[in-house]
Amino acid sequence: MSVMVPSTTPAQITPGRQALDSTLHQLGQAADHLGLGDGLRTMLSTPRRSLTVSVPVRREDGRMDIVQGYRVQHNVSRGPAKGGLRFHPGTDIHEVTALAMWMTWKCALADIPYGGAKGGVAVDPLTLDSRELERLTRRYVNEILPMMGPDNDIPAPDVGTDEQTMAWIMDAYSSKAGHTLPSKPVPPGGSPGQAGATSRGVQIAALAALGRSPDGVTVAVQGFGKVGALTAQYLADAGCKVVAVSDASGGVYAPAGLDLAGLRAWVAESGHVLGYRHADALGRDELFELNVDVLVPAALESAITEANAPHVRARLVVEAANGPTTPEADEILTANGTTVVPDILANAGGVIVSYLEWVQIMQAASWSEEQAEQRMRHLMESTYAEVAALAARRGLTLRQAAHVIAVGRVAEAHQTRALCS
Ligand SMILES: NC(=O)C1=CN([C@@H]2O[C@H](COP(=O)(O)OP(=O)(O)OC[C@H]3O[C@@H](n4cnc5c(N)ncnc54)[C@H](OP(=O)(O)O)[C@@H]3O)[C@@H](O)[C@H]2O)C=CC1
Ligand SMILES: O=C(O)CCC(=O)C(=O)O
Repeated sequence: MSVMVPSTTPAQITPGRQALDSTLHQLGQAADHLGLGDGLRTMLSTPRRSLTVSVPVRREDGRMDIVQGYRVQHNVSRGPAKGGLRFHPGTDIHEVTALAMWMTWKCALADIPYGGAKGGVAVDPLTLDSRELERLTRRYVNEILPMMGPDNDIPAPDVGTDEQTMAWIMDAYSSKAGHTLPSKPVPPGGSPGQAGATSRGVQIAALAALGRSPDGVTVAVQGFGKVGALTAQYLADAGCKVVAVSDASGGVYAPAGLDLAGLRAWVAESGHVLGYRHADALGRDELFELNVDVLVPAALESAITEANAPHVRARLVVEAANGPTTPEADEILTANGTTVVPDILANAGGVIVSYLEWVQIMQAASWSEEQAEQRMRHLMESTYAEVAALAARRGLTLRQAAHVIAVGRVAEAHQTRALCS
């Protein structure tokens, strides 16, 4: 039996710890602005429930590996905990806590009745075949079962997981609960699903922030996974010219605009963007320095740092990823006149559509995809307008304004329920 645990020494700041520091910094700024007392600050900076589990995975060759898994419910004062599940070798309890906290603010900002949660398993899903992945997923559900359920904590896809993972989770949960949880079946060949809704929301936020015709606006997208690939496509559909994308292997660049369908076909065949014949190769991080109008980080946290922020030439950064900009980079971008549409606003389309699906399930109702998308669009646009108005009125960045609204709502829920003063 081998144990796969991330190796960190006390002196190392893991990417997860860096992400958590960013969330706490953002919370601190909002709490200062709102004049929150120490009790509320402590309450809001501490997760309500946090579970670390060791998950055995039986490999096809008979070996047994143990991987670390996490589920963190940051806050449940406004409703059941909600948030995705990530399979990534670098994930740790700090990263999952940060991601859960961002979920709390995202749901509060969109004013949907959920708290915030996130899950993670420290594994590279590409090293497992589909039977091993299924066993891992079911065993993880087993371990975190007491925290789950439609009234407690509802998962969704994130990095390294997809609609198939969600179907295994639903089935594993249902067989333990003794009844089938109603949910939408996964169509053969998959569907744009959750990530498609996230990308649609990113498109809506980007167009709102642009405030001008998207025709010919140049875009670079970091990350060509579920969210990044569809965001690129939706922005191109709106008239933008997507000139560069990257994944963990590197980047590709075509000044006249990438053929995104061709690139997706190449990625499906080869597993990565590098090597695509109809574009120039880029170093993975060169993408941040391109002379484009819009930069969309759609990969992992802390992609834009104080090291590369001074070289960002885009006037608009739209955060499809969670936590892609460190606080130091944020200050540099703002000082340089770049507008940043923050994650909790830009990528809220996914959780909004999750919420709309939950409402349909609760009411045993069925809306068309167009109806659900219309409602999501309306909520994205009205939330964007509310954030932009507060930012203009108080001289805040969009991120600061979004956090002031979101943290204010969660704080109010605590005060109303007399949980804290
Ligand atoms: N899925 C969803 O519904 C939602 C996701 N998000 C956020 O969006 C982001 C992306 O999620 P998702 O698309 O689901 O994840 P995926 O696992 O589908 O895709 C992640 C992408 O990021 C790339 N990537 C990883 N590291 C780097 C790097 N250093 N440089 C460039 N690219 C890199 C991956 O490349 P490679 O394949 O080569 O590893 C892959 O293309 C995350 O921050 C997630 O939390 C937010 C809301 C909802
Ligand atoms: O749909 C959801 O529940 C949450 C999606 C998610 O994990 C996110 O927005 O980061």
